[in-house]
Amino acid sequence: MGTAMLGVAFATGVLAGKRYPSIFFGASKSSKTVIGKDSPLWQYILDHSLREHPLLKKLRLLTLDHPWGRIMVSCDQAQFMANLAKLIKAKKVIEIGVFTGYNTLNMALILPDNGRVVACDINEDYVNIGKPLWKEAGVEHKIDLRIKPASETLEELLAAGEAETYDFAFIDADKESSNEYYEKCLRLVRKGGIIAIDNVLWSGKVLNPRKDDLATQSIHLLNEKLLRDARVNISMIPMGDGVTFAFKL
Ligand SMILES: C[S@@+](CC[C@H](N)C(=O)[O-])C[C@H]1O[C@@H](n2cnc3c(N)ncnc32)[C@H](O)[C@@H]1O
Repeated sequence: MGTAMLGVAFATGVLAGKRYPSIFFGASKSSKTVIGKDSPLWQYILDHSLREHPLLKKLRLLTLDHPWGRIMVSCDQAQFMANLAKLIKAKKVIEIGVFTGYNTLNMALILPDNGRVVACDINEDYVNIGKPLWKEAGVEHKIDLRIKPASETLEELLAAGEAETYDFAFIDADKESSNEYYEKCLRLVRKGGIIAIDNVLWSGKVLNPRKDDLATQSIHLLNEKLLRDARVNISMIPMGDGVTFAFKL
């Protein structure tokens, strides 16, 4: 699949081929996790750690019915991110790639009443699936939804003088742009803030990135850059499809 296709494909909901073709352990055709979602270990993890808000569960089940439901963030990963955000007393969060809004809701739920999630996506149809649940949860007022390319929204935040004011950013949209999103988020996030970058293992494709696979190339290059990036401390975690946490120094 051509890289330019990803954004278009997300926008239209029409994708040829499989986006998350395989997993490392366990057997699952559609899993976005390194431990297959058919694996008993996956179930064990959820049974022994997931404390999901009832409306998050409702949105997760609703999203799983969607043809592209499998691109939703992994629920254990979302919970971990919420715990990190709480730990650093986050008030301002950026979500790049909303889809049906599972993680947007997840973050809005843990933010104080005057907290804000700037939620970036290009596809309003996806977002509209989850929006009623944001309202039902009583957190709609904390969500600032921007339907336009995320790079534009990030530029707008910078132009509005919001550099160094965000606490947490989650990068989970078109993978070819992750480096650009990372650089902009690094300017927007304060020292001690956290940037989480999703899909850093890309179903294992990073082990052998094909030259014509720009998404995998972009992910791999960013992974290599992050290893040497003195502006942050990092941890790459085999959770979901792999997530790197960059802690701004
Ligand atoms: C993997 S999904 C996000 C999942 C979401 N974080 C969650 O909690 O389930 C990727 C999303 O990125 C969006 N997207 C793709 N290209 C984009 C762009 N250039 N700007 C903003 N959003 C984009 C797609 O429409 C899609 O909804």
